[in-house]
Amino acid sequence: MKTKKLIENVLKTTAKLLELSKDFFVSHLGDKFSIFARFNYYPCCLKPDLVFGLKPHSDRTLITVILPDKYVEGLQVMKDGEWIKVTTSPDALIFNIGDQMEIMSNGIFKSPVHRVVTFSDKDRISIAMLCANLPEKVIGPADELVNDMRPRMYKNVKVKDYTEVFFKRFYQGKRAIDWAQFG
Ligand SMILES: O=C(O)CCC(=O)C(=O)O
Ligand SMILES: [Fe+2]
Repeated sequence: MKTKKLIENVLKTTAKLLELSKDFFVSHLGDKFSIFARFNYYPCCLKPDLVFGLKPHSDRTLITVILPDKYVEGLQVMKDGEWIKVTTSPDALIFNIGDQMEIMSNGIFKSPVHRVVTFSDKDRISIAMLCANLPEKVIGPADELVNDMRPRMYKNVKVKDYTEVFFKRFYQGKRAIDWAQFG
């Protein structure tokens, strides 16, 4: 329940940043939006230069909340062609923008590619809470964010279809967001 409230508050702030009504994302999600908790365990690995904990991907979610390991870093984000370490501080949560947010914000917010690396001498745990629109919902760029200066970047897609494409492409090491591109 606390997680739901926390996510709603962040989504309200995100909507305000985009100059949308503050309930834009929350009301689109509806009452029964899905939050999955994923418990990640990354065992130490003798060949960390060859083995990822989690291969490069973006999240298919609207937003993901990560409770990272208190002591072991390992999450990295791709920025301008380089992998940047995400530093952790005890008890801090990480909020990651997912593909659904990139689509709904018409590309103003980007869903970053990230990965988790392994270490030869330590293992790591994390919890990811994945917040997404329900499978039958249709998502697309907010009308308010489509204009002459920023033409529509993504088509309207059913979440269920996007998820299917997402997993197919994930296994091929590809992103799904290109599939949702407009035109
Ligand atoms: O373990 C982490 O810090 C990130 C996990 C992650 O990217 C995911 O579960 O999608
Ligand atoms: Fe992720």
